[in-house]
Amino acid sequence: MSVSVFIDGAAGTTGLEIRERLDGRTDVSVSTLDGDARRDPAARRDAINNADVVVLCLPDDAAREAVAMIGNPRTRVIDASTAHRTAPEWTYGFSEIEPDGAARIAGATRVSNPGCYPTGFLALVRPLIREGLLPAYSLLSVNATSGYSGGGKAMIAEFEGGAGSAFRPYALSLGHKHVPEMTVHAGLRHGPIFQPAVANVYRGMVVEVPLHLAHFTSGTTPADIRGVLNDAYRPGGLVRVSQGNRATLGIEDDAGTDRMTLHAFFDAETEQVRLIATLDNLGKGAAGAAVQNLNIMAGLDPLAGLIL
Ligand SMILES: NC(=O)C1=CN([C@@H]2O[C@H](COP(=O)(O)OP(=O)(O)OC[C@H]3O[C@@H](n4cnc5c(N)ncnc54)[C@H](OP(=O)(O)O)[C@@H]3O)[C@@H](O)[C@H]2O)C=CC1
Ligand SMILES: CC(=O)N[C@@H](CCC(=O)OP(=O)(O)O)C(=O)O
Repeated sequence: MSVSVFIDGAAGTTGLEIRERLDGRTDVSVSTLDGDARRDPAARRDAINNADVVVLCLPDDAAREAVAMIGNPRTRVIDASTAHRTAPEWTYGFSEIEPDGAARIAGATRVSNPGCYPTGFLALVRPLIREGLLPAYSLLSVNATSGYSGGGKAMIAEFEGGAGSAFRPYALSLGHKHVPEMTVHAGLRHGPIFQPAVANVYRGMVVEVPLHLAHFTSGTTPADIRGVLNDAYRPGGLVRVSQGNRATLGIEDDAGTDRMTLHAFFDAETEQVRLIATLDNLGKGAAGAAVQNLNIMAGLDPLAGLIL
């Protein structure tokens, strides 16, 4: 028997990517609303309460509204928006960053899909904090660049209409909506200084955490850092730890896929460290993670339909 899935916001950037990944699968039957019906509350309420799993690909307010429409105790939700990512009664949908992450998602009825930037940040730092190499009181910073599809339909129209920029730093007032999510799920006491930028490329993402070795607990070596990352992510999954020493990285490296690659660079003389993740904001940063969570919740192959 296939799992019935309703995608609310299926005509948006993330919704379309999820549809593509589920297309042709026989273990999942997908429903969506078209035309005027897609914003009709009665039609949405009906669809939401008739699906095994609802995937919300909506702005935050519309996502909250959709959750309030649920009357069927059987209905399970994956919310791709920011609305519930730090809500204690929701399960954070990043199976790889905690040893029991997949088990928790498998049993959950409310799963919040991680944000694209937090996906890179948390993959790099959460294992190091959990294993005691980075203290919880660390004062971190995150430099990150996203493709313009990260801003959804409105930003795609802006950049493709010629009003974008080759490289646009933003969130200059430091209050970006992803900071609480990064802080809570990393287990940090203080929010990192988050410095995001948009590049004039459709998709892809580079997320970097620069560190001095002095940030780490006394005696930590580069081999310890690499060892913790290698132990945290099993080969064959979506999160890969690069073993090489590349001279450059590209925002395109994992674009068009659902994987994420983690890099750790060290300089012995200055004792400086650069931890860098490459991913696709629409892949592991959104639609790929949503489909992975759906697979886990439904007891299917976690990687079914994903682009490795
Ligand atoms: N783009 C990305 O890289 C990522 C996005 N996300 C999150 O995913 C969610 C969706 O983002 P994205 O796909 O980029 O956004 P888009 O702007 O591309 O799409 C949003 C969709 O929501 C629909 N919508 C808006 N308001 C309502 C409403 N009141 N009722 C029903 N439908 C509504 C829109 O409908 P219509 O088609 O009628 O306009 C549209 O289809 C957001 O919360 C975003 O933060 C998360 C990670 C990454
Ligand atoms: C380039 C760009 O504008 N990106 C978006 C984040 C996209 C995203 O991940 O949205 P979620 O908050 O749902 O995670 C931003 O910074 O607001």
